[in-house]
Amino acid sequence: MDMKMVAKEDIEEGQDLTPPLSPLSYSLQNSFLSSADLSAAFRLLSLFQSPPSTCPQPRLFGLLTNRDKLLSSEEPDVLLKIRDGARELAKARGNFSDDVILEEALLCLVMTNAVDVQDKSGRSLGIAVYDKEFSWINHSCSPNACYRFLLFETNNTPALHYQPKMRIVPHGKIDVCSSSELAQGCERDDGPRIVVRSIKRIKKGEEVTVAYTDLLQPKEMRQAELWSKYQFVCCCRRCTASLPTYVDQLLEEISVSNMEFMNLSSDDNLLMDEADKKLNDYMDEAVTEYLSADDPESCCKKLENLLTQGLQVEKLESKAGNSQLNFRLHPLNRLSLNAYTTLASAYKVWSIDLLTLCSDTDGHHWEAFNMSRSSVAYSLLLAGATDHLFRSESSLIASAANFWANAGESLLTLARSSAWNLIVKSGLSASKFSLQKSKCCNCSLIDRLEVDSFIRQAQSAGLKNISNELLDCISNLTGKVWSSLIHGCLHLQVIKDPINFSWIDKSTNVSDFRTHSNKSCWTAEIISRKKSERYTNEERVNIFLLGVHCLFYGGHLASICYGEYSHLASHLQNVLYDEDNSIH
Ligand SMILES: C[S@@+](CC[C@H](N)C(=O)[O-])C[C@H]1O[C@@H](n2cnc3c(N)ncnc32)[C@H](O)[C@@H]1O
Repeated sequence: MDMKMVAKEDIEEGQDLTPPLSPLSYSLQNSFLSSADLSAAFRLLSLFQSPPSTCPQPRLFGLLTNRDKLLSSEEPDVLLKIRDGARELAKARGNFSDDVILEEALLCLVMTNAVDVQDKSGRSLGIAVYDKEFSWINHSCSPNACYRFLLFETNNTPALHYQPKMRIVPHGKIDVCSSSELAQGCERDDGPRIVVRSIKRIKKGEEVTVAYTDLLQPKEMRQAELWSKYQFVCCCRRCTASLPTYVDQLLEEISVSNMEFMNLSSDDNLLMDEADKKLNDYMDEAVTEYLSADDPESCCKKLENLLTQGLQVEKLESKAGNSQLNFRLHPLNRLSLNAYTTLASAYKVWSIDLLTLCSDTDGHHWEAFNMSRSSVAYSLLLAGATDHLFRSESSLIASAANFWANAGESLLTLARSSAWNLIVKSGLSASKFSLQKSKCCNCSLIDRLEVDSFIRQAQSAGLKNISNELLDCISNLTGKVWSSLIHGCLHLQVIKDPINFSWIDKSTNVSDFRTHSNKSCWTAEIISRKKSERYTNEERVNIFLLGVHCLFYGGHLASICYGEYSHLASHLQNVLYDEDNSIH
């Protein structure tokens, strides 16, 4: 029977479910074997009291190997990886026979159970395999828990002063008592430790699940990834819903802008698939080109062209000849979200390039300042769009936390930029933009909360409504600055409101978004009026306050999924206090 982990007791959201767990095996950089999987499998060998001579069991150390399943895979890459890897592993331990069953099983165990170890900025460092308390946790596309790594913390780190107890227990029965396989006295106190944490309320006896894949992908992509990596079909609530969930629908929504002239036919699904592939390829090409050729300008143009104009795909018709269909991405389609991420980065790089490569003239400073504003606008849009999805799918909390934190940080950097002095006569000095000197006229949160204990206070029961209060202010302040942030950026000008997506009516077909977005309240009139206006100190103060609220909100969400002493929470506090954090 399959194993799973369940809650021992009722658990609130934002609580550690396990103490820090050490890995059974791990492989960070510089492995002497060619891949991290091999290296981790090799380390597992040393854990055997005496390696079994043959290995018919479906589990080793109590962990599922999935050997039979993976070896009957139709994916040639998976088979090749196991076959070649097992031979290499056998050679490395001096086994020159043809019997590599144990090596195959170990490699399959690693492929089934290993997790990607990431550093604070989300960069992959390698992989680790944990014991049963972690490895028996199944996947869900709407999980109720997440995990974080403790990479360089010692037992004196504040985060570890208290030791959370084990609040989850195994459920299921396995035949082999595999703890006997482990070598005696096998110390496992090195390597990246992992802590599991609740992101939703979990009832006693309820299964605890985590995500094995990126949850900001539509169902087909998640399923394809889970299949190719683990060879299982996910049967979680989000995947088995009779109709695609609201979030999945949005993440894959594309529409045909000139469809009213066409007759729908059974070929249209094929055409949609073709369009989806073409849109993907276009995005990939633009991003790869940006990363390899370091050409942010061309990348921004290509992506904004895609977002604004859509993509033409030819439809073959029997009688009337061929016609061009115009496919448009929904603003919350996963490709749009990827485009916002890239655009936020590309505009920032473009702005820095302009300042470093060009002569020191006001014109270039002004242009660079505009690029920074576009970068900020895209990070705000990304945060708002993800937040809209998070409200329907609360397991997206980690993405929302990170995007709000990024948006807040870039807003603060913009507000503290000395470039304002070129634009605003009798401008404010950057030192004005500190928390001590700021007041929000809407909410009292900034006054009420001490920044350095904000995360802890926000966790307390008295601040349950903090999200709504912060979001109200974010929405309000965005209304005051959005038209100046999007100035000059054609695509952003059709986005009605980057925070409040309620114009996407849940009860109607989401394909109607084009009609709604055309009725943008940020009308051309407002935009052109802004063009002629000079920027004001008031605008700068509002950008600063908006940044502070985004950081508080991101910090609040981060404390739920990463804990109050997490790297993100402390990073956010540094950003809030860093009054010299300015661009030029
Ligand atoms: C790390 S193990 C999880 C524990 C496993 N159930 C066990 O019995 O040891 C990962 C494997 O569990 C199964 N699994 C995990 N999540 C699943 C899901 N949502 N749907 C189907 N199978 C799943 C798959 O076989 C996957 O390769």
